[in-house]
Amino acid sequence: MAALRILDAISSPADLKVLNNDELAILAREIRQEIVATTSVTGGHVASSLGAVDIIVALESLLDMPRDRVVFDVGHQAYAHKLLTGRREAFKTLRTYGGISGFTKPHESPYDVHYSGHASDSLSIATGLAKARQLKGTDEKVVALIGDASLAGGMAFEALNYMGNEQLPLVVILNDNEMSISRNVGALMKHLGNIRANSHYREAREGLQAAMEQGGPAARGLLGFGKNMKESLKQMVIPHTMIYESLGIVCTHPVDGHNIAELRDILSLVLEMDGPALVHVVTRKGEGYEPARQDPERFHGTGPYDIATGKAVKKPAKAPSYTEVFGAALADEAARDKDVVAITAAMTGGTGLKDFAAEFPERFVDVGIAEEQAIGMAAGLASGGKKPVVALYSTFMQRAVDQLIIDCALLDANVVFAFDRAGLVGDDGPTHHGVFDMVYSRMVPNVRVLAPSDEAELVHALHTALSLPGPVTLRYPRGEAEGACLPDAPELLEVGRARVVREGGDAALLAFGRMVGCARAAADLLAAEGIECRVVDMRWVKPLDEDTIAAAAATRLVVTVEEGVVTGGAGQGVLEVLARQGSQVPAVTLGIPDHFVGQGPVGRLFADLGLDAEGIAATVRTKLAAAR
Ligand SMILES: Cc1ncc(C[n+]2csc(CCOP(=O)(O)OP(=O)(O)O)c2C)c(N)n1
Ligand SMILES: CC(=O)[C@@H](O)[C@H](O)COP(=O)(O)O
Ligand SMILES: [Mg+2]
Repeated sequence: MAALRILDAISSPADLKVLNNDELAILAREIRQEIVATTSVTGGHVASSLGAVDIIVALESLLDMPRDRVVFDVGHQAYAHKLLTGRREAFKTLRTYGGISGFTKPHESPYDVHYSGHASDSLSIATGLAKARQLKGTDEKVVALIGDASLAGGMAFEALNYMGNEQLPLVVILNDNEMSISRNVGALMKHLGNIRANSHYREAREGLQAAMEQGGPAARGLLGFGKNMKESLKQMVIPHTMIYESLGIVCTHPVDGHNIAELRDILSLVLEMDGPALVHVVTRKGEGYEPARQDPERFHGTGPYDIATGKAVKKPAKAPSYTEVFGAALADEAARDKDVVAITAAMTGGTGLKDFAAEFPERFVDVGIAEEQAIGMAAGLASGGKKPVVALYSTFMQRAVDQLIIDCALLDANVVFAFDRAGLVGDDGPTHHGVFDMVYSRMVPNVRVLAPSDEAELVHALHTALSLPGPVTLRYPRGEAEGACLPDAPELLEVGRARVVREGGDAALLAFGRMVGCARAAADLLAAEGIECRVVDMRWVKPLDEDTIAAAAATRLVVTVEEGVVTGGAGQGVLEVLARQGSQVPAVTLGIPDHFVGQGPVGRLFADLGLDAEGIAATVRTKLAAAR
């Protein structure tokens, strides 16, 4: 019979109250085993979640949840929190279709504060909660858990600036593992490194003990904290003072983030403070599972894997990923043109730029989790005569729409925006689907927008974008490409010219990006029923090919198909052109409807949305029948 686990008796954080430090440490081990057992099947953010287990166990053992609020930055480290807050059984469905989210999600649990997924927002949300607490006159605790890389994001800095000034009662736990997805970058990272290098855990712990002994538990209860607590913490201050001290935030010495007793000691102190405090916790990404410790970057976000070896379990790919093709094509462009500079925001591997970074280190920039900085800097580089290519995930680019409009488009700056993960991304779900970029690109004057339909088209699109003056965005999806033959040399695409990939007179399917493949497959299905569809690879979302649209209007039905929101999307652009041309042809726009799309395999999501071949064919059949 399997030994009973402590974890099996935990249905909420209240159950942690009866456990001592040793039992909590055993629980942390069990949680790690559960995380590995589940993610080996489902995939997930393994290394970050393993690294944060002890912090979460220690913290939640001290809180009165869900009254006390914990805001998880990105939320990719919150698996232990899920397991402690009534989702032990549901955890097996992590990131699956209809299953629980890989991030915190208030609709999933009252213990989750916000829809996490995008970095650096937790401190702002915590300031709002702390302000609400002040306004209500209540005393619930507010805590934000944020990683060292996310702390460098602009939004986090803005929140620190505010909380220090307002002296808001909240605790920031900085989970410092020296890692972003890859190695962390930036001056703040160096600052944290100096602090770690100059501190000595043992001395710091002795200082903490002395402070606690001086005050004693009863004294702590009476002190009113604030000032006295600051004095206590100052006894542990180390030669390199944390920069946030000067903003009015009390900062602790680095604490061992895998020592539950030490974590509980320091957290119980700061939780009683009436102003902002930052607890500097040092952890190791992947702690407790050797393959993740050895290769935290691969285990940052992984698919299923073999527990014994850590090796990925996946089917062999039939084609390279769009990301790989983009990375190689950009390196080729850089080899031809010394002015090409690549910029990414903490996604070097994710955007396929590792080889570029190795080959052209002086022309490669990783700004960290700082999308606004990436675009602002690109505008400056363009003004300085360079040809910046900013490679970001479509969803994270949402942060920097203002920089696209004001810093790039108004100036007509020569900046190429490569939007990776454009469209549905699968298991990460609604926070990560890249479904808005066609709208926010299309709406801005001076911006041209390309949506290549396969990897060969992507190579041409990048080459074309680099040859054009002014800002150009191009978008391509996550994962395996279509298996198209890659060109020996890239070609220049005619601006605003689509290409017909199949002839037919009954209906015209005007498709954008990889939806061209789905439209072609739909046309094949319909042809078997005697319905002939013209299929057009629109190539350009802006400018649209008005001649091709006029020709499409000569059929009995126009259907646009895009992998983005229909509201304000490419299809609506086509409708505007048809209206201007005075066309009476029935027209339908297919794409992401006006609701957030959940997580799951992309094929399954397409089917749900009527964007797969059967769905598109069904729309054509129904609409043609109605038009008769
Ligand atoms: C705005 C935004 N940009 C980029 C990302 C992608 N991303 C997710 S986690 C991560 C690294 C986070 O590092 P850190 O905050 O130190 O947490 P750790 O994983 O090390 O625990 C990045 C870059 C994101 N989620 N949001
Ligand atoms: C948490 C986060 O934002 C990233 O780790 C993201 O999940 C990466 O997605 P990809 O797997 O598509 O690179
Ligand atoms: Mg980190």
